[in-house]
Amino acid sequence: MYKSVCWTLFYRNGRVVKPSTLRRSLCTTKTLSCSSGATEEPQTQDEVMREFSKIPVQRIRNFSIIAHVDHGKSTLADRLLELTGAISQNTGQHQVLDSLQVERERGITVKAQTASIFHKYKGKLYLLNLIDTPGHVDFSNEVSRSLAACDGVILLVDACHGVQAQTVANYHLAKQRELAVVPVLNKIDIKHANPDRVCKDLQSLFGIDPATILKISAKLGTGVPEVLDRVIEAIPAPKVKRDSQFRALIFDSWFDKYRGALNLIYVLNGTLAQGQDIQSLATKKFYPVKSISVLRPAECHVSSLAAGQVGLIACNMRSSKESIIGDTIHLKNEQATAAGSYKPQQPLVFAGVFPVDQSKHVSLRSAIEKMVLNDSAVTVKVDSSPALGQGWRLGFLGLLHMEVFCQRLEQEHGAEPIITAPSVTYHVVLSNPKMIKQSGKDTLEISNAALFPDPINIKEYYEPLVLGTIITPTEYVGQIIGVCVERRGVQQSSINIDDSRILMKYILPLSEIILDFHDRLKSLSSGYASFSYEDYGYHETDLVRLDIHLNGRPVEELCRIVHTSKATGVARDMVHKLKDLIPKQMVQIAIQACVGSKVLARETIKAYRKDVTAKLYGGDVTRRMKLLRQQAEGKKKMRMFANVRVPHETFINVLKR
Ligand SMILES: Nc1nc2c(ncn2[C@@H]2O[C@H](COP(=O)(O)OP(=O)(O)OP(=O)(O)O)[C@@H](O)[C@H]2O)c(=O)[nH]1
Repeated sequence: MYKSVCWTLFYRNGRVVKPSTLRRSLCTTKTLSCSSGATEEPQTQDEVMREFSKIPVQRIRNFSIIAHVDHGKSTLADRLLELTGAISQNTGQHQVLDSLQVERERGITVKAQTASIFHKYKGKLYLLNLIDTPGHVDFSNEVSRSLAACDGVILLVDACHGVQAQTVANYHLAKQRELAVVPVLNKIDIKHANPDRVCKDLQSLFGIDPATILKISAKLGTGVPEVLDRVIEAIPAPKVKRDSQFRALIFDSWFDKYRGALNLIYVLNGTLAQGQDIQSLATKKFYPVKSISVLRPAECHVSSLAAGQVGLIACNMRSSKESIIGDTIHLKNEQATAAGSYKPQQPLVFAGVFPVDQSKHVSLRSAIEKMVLNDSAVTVKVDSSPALGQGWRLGFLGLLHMEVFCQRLEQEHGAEPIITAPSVTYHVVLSNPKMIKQSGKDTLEISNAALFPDPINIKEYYEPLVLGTIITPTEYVGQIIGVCVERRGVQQSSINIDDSRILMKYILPLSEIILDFHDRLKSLSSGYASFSYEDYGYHETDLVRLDIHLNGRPVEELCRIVHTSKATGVARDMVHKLKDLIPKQMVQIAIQACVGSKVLARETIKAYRKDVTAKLYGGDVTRRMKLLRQQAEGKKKMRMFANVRVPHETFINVLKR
């Protein structure tokens, strides 16, 4: 199961204080010991904890590391942990905060991770709560969730690739929340790094003074100690009050099978002690605080938490529905207002999730509940399908988000669900008064193609659009514009960042980008172009429902809503792909893509051909013909009655271009 990791570490004025031993998995009384033997430095867990609770608000800094994908956030976090002695420099561990199996396999961060570190600056001990965030646009919810508990950010930019689309998006996210920005250029060790050019870009795009930009190599550790000092100088202390009623923001949670839902909280006001009763502002339920811990790296119990601090509380929350990210907790029967302005992002892509067979329904439901607790951007609604039975319709922020969620369901909970074709939510305005009366409204929101009404009952169709930002070297502009036009994009603006790179803004239909737009941009531009997007509302369009029939039977899970102009192309593409994806079976399979009763494309998968005449060893030809005729008759019958077996992954793979 996923477990958040929080660390408490020591570091003194440019001098690394290394722990002689770090017991990562245990929280014993000697979790940290300093090789320097300096007397003023805490030596045991008790001393650390005493220091921890004594640190005044003015000596706390809460910050996130934000950047585009692969610009080195997790590597920088590693160096900060090493420098402050949380992990040994000789362990050879990389991206220690990327603790999920899926993160290690894919080499990307999908969950923001918190680490509390101590740093001595000008003779005073500071507590730094650092959050390593994901870079991919599909996990931007993790970034906004993290920023709700921060007063500043380290904006990390790769000195080779320079400012990328997600750098721009994350910078604006930080600015919207009025956070202090510490600009840092990474990877200066690479030969073709061009820090001067990137500094100029940061100045022209965001007005950042080049003199304030730190230049580091997170890989080699060059310049990293200065980053900690700069964080203390540039990021303000949290604006919290210790001498008022307790109030805290839940900004992460996960499930522990013995203790139920655990909540990572950021205390805004007052203090919280073990044994007190807390109340949730959202659900109004109250709970006794069973334990409070600081995670360093294993959980270490503390008796109380004060404003400005981050800690983990266990309070007998049994159901994952009770723990809501962004919720405020306060003391029982006290009045409180909402602590943070964090709201989870609205999902953009929806897909049906069903158990392989209905006996797995309960276990899949519990797995989904636990996963949703850990990923607040996912929405869940009950759904059912004639072929797949009872299941759920889940909402995600993108296709990668969906793939990662399903991979985590399998890896962390042993669930093997069937996932149906992902779709965006369309709005259809009804023309049929009977249907309007039945549904009680004239506009339906459709994210499941199987529920798409008959076109004769529809007056208008609306689809979601996004405003995309693309940053690319100028030599690829022509090809990229070509892809945008092919995907029904309309250019909004285009600015030269410098003489070799361009920033373009495009309005694009969400349905055209969720599947593979990003991959396509990457492959066209040898990996140099980057893309991020934001919501642009609903606009009128023209849609049809494309049905897929296997041997004459419609397969609801494969039907799709497509733009009318794309129907024939998508139909041909889908049947062609299905031909490759569906394995040969005992019967011949006819794959047809239809709009209404009109067949737009067809392919046939031939049946296995068992040699029924093999045992004849020569003999009369009429006997041979008779056996072949009997076989053909049998196959015809089977074709009518046999269920075509469609492998699980087909539902997603058929959509990949
Ligand atoms: N040469 C060099 N490589 C670096 C440096 N910092 C990071 N890298 C490499 O860049 C790659 C990506 O680093 P990560 O730390 O995983 O990047 P990230 O920003 O956390 O990635 P996501 O979380 O997926 O967004 C890894 O292969 C690192 O080894 C550096 O300073 N110099």
